[in-house]
Amino acid sequence: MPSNELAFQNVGELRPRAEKILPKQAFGYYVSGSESESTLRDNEESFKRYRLVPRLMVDVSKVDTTVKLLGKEIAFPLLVAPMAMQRMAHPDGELATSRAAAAEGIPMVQSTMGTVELAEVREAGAAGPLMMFQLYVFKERDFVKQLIQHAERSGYDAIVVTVDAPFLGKREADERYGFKLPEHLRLENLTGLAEAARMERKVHSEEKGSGIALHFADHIDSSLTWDFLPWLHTVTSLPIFLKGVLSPEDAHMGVQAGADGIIVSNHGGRQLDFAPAALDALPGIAAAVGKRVPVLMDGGVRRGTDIIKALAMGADAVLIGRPILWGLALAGEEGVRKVLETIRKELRLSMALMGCPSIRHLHRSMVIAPWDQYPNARL
Ligand SMILES: Cc1cc2nc3c(=O)[nH]c(=O)nc-3n(C[C@H](O)[C@H](O)[C@H](O)COP(=O)(O)O)c2cc1C
Ligand SMILES: CC(C)CC(=O)C(=O)O
Repeated sequence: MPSNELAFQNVGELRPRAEKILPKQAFGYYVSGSESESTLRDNEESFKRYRLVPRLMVDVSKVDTTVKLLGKEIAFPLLVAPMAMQRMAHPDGELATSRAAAAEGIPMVQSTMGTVELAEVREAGAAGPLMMFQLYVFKERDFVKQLIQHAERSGYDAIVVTVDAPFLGKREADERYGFKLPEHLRLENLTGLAEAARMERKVHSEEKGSGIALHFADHIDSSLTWDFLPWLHTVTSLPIFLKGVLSPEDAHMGVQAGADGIIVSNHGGRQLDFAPAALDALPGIAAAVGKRVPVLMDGGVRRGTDIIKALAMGADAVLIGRPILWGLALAGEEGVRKVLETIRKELRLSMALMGCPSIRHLHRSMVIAPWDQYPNARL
């Protein structure tokens, strides 16, 4: 019998349960979007605007959900999105998430702002298909170089550069509750930063407002331009994904500048409010990229059918954020595993109901977007 924490039908049930057990500062930081949270809401809403058209009389007695990413087979087209400070949710934090992703056969993206050191997180996920390291670029470029090279030596398979955060969005819950990293936790990857001591003081500080936004404003390099990508290729041989792309033009420029993958994302509605839902931005970006590099997306993925919609609209895989934190808060590694398993089972069943025995059977014609006509309207 599953314990109570693991008894849920779908991942949408988890947020109110996590709210009951997490301290309000931590829950507020995890759950919130920026400003009026219009983009945050639209991420989930957008998926409800798209309809699925099943094809019939196809042999779906066997359904294969696997895909290849960077040459590795993954159990289904989902990755765990980079999320900072996971030990606020559970003492095992990023270690539990990494083990769970590996056990479920999917990649995890580890945040620069982890509360477990990146090599330990990589080690915990050693049984998995692949892991990526998410990079925030600090003003101190030598430190950035060391961080990337340490990630490469530790066995990460790709670098994900987050390009939508020259500053942190205005998250009002963090301001309201004066968000600080709890005293017993550290941003473990940043201990080598020359000003680490000062920065640690800031994330823990008594200054008013969000400690993390203050720290970000002090240390993140907000002067980045496209020439950063050629520089990055000189310090690492790993493939480089750009995370936070929302326009076809930027996707194109990113690929021209040397990106090996594009992640369509509005950072879970936490950066620019009123940015488009990632799903709405996806088709134009997929067209601009034109299969030159993989296109991933995140924001609002909560169901197996959400994965189907994103893939049919041009994504090669999707990432999931907050439900992982809720599963982690409720039951550590087992909670994260149950979240991933629930979505994988939904995906498998919905693929069968769509007449798709494998991922390559998913096709644009099976999704009706808000701007499409229903197929029979043309008869
Ligand atoms: C609590 C939290 C922390 C996050 N930390 C990072 C981070 O460190 N780096 C990053 O690139 N994105 C970060 N993100 C954004 C996620 O990677 C992802 O884009 C977003 O959460 C996906 O939307 P979803 O939560 O609706 O699934 C964070 C998101 C949340 C909710
Ligand atoms: C520590 C933060 C900079 C991590 C982040 O990207 C976020 O909170 O959205």
